[in-house]
Amino acid sequence: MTNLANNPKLPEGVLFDLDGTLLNTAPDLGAALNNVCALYGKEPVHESIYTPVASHGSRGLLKLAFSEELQTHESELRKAFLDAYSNSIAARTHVYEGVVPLLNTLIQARVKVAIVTNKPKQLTQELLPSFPEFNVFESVVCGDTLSVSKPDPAPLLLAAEQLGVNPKSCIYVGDAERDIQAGRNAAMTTVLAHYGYISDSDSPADWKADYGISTPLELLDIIGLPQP
Ligand SMILES: O=C(O)COP(=O)(O)O
Repeated sequence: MTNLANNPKLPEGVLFDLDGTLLNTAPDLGAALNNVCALYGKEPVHESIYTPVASHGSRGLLKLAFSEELQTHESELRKAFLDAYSNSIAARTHVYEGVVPLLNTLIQARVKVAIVTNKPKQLTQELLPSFPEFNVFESVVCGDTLSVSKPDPAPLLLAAEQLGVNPKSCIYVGDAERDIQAGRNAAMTTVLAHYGYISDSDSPADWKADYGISTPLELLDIIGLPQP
């Protein structure tokens, strides 16, 4: 039997973005946005509008309904959004199909895994306990873990350090331009998750990811591991 752990093509580590890559968080993020809309007498934002923006954090989402108010009332609006999101952070959020067998296969092959998200630490810590299948991650770096966040490479390099792996032998998987920029800036192999939050106005071909996947399990084809 082939010993997967001795496969010379295997990366030492695979680092994942969270929103739009491991978890479909858009339903709860959109609900929080619409909660704030109701609070301020605005029309709700349709799912087809907020879903492609779900990787862009609270500011990106609030901009959909509060483009003018955001200039003068950003901290108030942001607090209302974060309170609403925190109150219902894992109501409809779910793991993308294929993520759990993908993680199991990587762990079996002794590839280390980490999360590098721009989500603030407090929200990440509130969200992750709802997903015990994510206990396999040996490093979780958040948007405010360091003073810089993606597209800066530092959070990715910190995750590689915490995993004890060479960044040049790491893959970063994400669904946003900043993810691919961060991965390239960190000299990692980059993989664009096309199943995540990419809007019609985005030009993902220009982001120059090394690879693209349309399902999580396709990552195994790139790495050279058999799909379970
Ligand atoms: O919440 C955000 O700012 C985006 O989070 P992500 O980096 O996991 O996509």
